[in-house]
Amino acid sequence: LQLDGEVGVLSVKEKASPEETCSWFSYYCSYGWTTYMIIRGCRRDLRMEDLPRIPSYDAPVKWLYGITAARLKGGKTFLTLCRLLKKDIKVLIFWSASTAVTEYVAPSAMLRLLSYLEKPQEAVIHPALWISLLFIGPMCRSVCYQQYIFNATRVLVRLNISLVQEIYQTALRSHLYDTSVDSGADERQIMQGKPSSKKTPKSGQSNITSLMSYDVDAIYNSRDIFYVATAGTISVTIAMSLLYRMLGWPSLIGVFTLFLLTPLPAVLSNRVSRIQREVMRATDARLSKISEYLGSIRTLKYFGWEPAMAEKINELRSVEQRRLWKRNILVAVIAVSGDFLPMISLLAMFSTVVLFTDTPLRAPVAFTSLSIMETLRLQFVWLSNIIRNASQGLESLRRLDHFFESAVPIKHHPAGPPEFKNATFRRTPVATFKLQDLSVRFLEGRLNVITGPTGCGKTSLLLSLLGETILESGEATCPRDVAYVPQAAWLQNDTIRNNILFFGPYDEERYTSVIQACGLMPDIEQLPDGDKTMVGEKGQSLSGGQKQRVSLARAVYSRARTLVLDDVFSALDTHTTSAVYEGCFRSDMLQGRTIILVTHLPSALQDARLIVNLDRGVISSIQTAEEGDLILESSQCSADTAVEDDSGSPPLLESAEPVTIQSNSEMPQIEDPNDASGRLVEETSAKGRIPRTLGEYNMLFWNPGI
Ligand SMILES: Nc1ncnc2c1ncn2[C@@H]1O[C@H](COP(=O)(O)OP(=O)(O)OP(=O)(O)O)[C@@H](O)[C@H]1O
Repeated sequence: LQLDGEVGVLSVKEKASPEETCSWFSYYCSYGWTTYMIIRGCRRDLRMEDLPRIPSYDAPVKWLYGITAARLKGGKTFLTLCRLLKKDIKVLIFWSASTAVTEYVAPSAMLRLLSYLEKPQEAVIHPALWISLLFIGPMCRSVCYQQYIFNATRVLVRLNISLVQEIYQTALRSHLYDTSVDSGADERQIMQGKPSSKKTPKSGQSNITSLMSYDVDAIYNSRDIFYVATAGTISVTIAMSLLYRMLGWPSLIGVFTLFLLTPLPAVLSNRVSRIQREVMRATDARLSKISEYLGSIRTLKYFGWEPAMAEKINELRSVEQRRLWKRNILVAVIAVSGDFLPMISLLAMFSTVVLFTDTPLRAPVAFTSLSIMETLRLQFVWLSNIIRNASQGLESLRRLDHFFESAVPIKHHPAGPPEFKNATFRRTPVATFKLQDLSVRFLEGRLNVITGPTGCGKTSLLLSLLGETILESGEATCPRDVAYVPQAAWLQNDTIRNNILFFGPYDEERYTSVIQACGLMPDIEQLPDGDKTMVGEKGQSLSGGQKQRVSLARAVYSRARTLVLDDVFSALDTHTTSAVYEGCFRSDMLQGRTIILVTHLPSALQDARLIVNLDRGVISSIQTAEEGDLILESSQCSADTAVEDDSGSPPLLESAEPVTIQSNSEMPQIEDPNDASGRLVEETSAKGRIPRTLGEYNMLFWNPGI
């Protein structure tokens, strides 16, 4: 490429993959287009840039569209994959068949050559032909077989990119209900070595991970089923006819023995399939435990629970290993039986020829039979391998089917103003808590506040508006351009700036004012790389308050017309809360945008044009205010502000209903121990002693004036 020197030519060539531009000889026979990579790989470790470009026909997005279209036609995953890889399967079948046919060229040539050596005078064709066929046959077989391997590997890659992308897309676009509550029982059963329940509706993160790794691997490892089905059948047919021509009816004894013994690996493979199911369950349980512990690794370390956790993981791992061991033993038995079956049938066949017929067992026949039986034996090895892989693949296909069937696609509400009409929602199909009969239309371009006691369903209401819950009855509409800030900030492992821009264009003026409004300027100034500082995995290099403000800044910076904000002040101290509130909500930063804010902040309650009070999943009251009016009087809010403590937490208002907020005049009068100057009034006291004599004591005791 560098020698070409012409920029135009370079750019055109760089775009094409060498696989697409190489010669036919290189593509089908020599694979010369991979030579440079092999040489480089011998000299040093290969890097990403050393790998050839992916050909245009293998672009991942193309395969994602392909598998989505194939699935839409209906049927299970196996059918979908067959539809998707129809052409590739045909190519595989062609090369498998060619391999099977060319495999018998050499044994046939050997038979002729040995016959010629036995009786040269009877030869019609010159033996040079048989000698050359002894070379050409295996050569042709090798070309066909390598083409099969090349295309089967391509199928592997295509299957992998299609399935992984589809799983990923389904996970993003569907409700995957986390049944980790059930998995506890499952895990206990696994620990006790009992087989777990058959239903495995787990759709947690670890489950998706094992679907994308173990299951997809198991499926593409079964791709050779096409080879065995085609090459195996053709090979057995050719072998049988050749053997029959050479040995007559005793060859049928050999084939019959093979036929009787063939179901043995299949019977064993059923057992492998069952054990494999158990292995996958144990793997799921271990992966789910590991990801659970990794998620809270800091807490575990603080409490010094690592040994206990390691022990638990090891217990799960040892159960998994025991099952893997059992499976591998059985797989080894299948492999050995695959090797022995042709030997037994060969023995049966030759014994029959020697014992029950007058036909002499001539050298050409015996050697050619041996060669044919060796070819058949290899077919049996393939068969036993594929049976093992296919049983694993079958189980994985079942798991994938379950995943795709149980994923409930997220249904977006129709576009419109943020509104609920007699809507009832549940977080999951089995959740006991539900938001009932919600009817509210949020005011567009205004500040709407949702408030209520903890656990009353505020977050659920926001998620319901976004279509992340199940709408059981009623109606809901939601605008299309919404920016959502969750209660627990979600950050990418990127710079602060990129987390705020979130793939949007960089507008310096807007960016700076957003940073200032969210009170991030002092934090950024303190960081060594400013806003180019990496926030780390899940934003772990930032404080909770910083994370929440970066998350808020992302929504404020976005051009979304509607902002759905879930308790965005919960991790901020009083002073930062008021600074951020003033900067964002009382400036023109959010002017004209619809804000739906979950908060108890008195200032927000004071500024809100609409307040929704929630109580145990039901809207207990809705308060609205005309332009210029206030729902809550400032005195009521300041009464709450006075509740602020010094602990750094924002002022709380347990119930936002104005009637519940009592002014100072209505409060029960508690005797104020302070005087007007704020000092404590000293308690009246007198010094002295109790009289010693009984008479004097009685006199003092019974005298009410004292
Ligand atoms: N993923 C979930 N699946 C099922 N139920 C859930 C789920 N998350 C929360 N809940 C339940 O829904 C109810 C409402 O929870 P939600 O988080 O909406 O309350 P909230 O008012 O936002 O609470 P807070 O003020 O503490 O954030 C609770 O009873 C909770 O147990």
